[in-house]
Amino acid sequence: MAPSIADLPLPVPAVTKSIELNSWARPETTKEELDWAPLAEIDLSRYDEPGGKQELAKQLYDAVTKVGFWVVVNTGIDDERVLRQFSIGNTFFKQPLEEKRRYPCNFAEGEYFGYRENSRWIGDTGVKENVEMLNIPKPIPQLADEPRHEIVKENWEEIASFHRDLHEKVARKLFNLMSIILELPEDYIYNLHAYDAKSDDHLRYMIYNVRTKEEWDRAQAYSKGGHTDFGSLTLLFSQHVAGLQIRTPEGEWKYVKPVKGGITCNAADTLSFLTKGFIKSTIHRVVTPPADQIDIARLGLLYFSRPGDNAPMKAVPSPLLDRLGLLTEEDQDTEAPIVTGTAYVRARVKDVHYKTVLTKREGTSFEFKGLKVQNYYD
Ligand SMILES: O=C(O)CCC(=O)C(=O)O
Ligand SMILES: [Fe+2]
Repeated sequence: MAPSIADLPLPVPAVTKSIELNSWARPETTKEELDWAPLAEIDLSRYDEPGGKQELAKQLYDAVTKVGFWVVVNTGIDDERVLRQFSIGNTFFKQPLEEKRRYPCNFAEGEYFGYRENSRWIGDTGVKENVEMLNIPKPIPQLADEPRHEIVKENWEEIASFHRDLHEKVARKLFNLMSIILELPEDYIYNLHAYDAKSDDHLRYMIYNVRTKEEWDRAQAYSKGGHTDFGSLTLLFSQHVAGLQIRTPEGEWKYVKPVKGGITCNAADTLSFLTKGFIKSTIHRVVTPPADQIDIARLGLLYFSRPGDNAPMKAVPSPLLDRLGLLTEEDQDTEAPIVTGTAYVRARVKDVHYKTVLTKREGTSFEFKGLKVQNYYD
């Protein structure tokens, strides 16, 4: 007798998806006239043209040495893929707290992979942080055992290819342009951040949950949160809810304007250490959104690149830095003890995040094995 339909084996999909994605679209930009920072735009479609890299390196020079923030356009990463990542993030943050809490960041060890909850009090203000985030490690064999939330597992192939493309099509090119500026072999800076080597790089979904103006103001009166980023390079997908400000070389705070199809980039502390302060780690903060956006959750998609286990935190042997008189005898001593990128970054993450109440950091600094940064900027 022929088998009935009920007896036939069902086709088994590769991954059974149980979490439906809440699709997300960019909110309208603010109608308020804000004081926007003028940022250089680096057109990465020119990277492979003859002489293109040299031209882009010239354009990037001022951005990395004076401003510290710039925008890249024509990266070759389709907006459709970007919006899918925002949608995954958006869906994750709407999941029950028990699910989000399944894999928390292990701040006791300075580890930043996993979920960061918005549970910490801001000093004695009676207001809590409104930021939640999920940090996803690189999809490389050395990090395959890092735990993954269900939504990350279900969308792993898509997340992994986005993660890799972001590094390959954007971060790698920027690191190479920096090597050109520094007159180093073209892959020198990249190799300190190589994708296939173990590091605390992560793709981040981040949300500033809605809170009242009164709560924003109370939190901001306590501390406006001016800071520099811990690693080497931060990539920030176009963020329509205004709030991010940078401090200009003249000491003024200016807003970062979203650029359609663009990614805002900033250099951070470890890149500044590696270049003896030549590359600028720019001070920035996120302030109360304008009145016409205060009721919109500020969803973010970012990539943070950090020097890894194999990257010595030692000044790079750049002929340019040498001519500028930035390299000391100690920098050129090959026997001197060195700390790795991962060890530095973890010490910094632990110092900032391993606490239940966020306290004022004005006038304080952080130092690890001779690498020193200020904790707070007005
Ligand atoms: O959300 C933003 O626009 C920037 C966030 C930021 O500065 C950070 O996470 O370090
Ligand atoms: Fe930051």
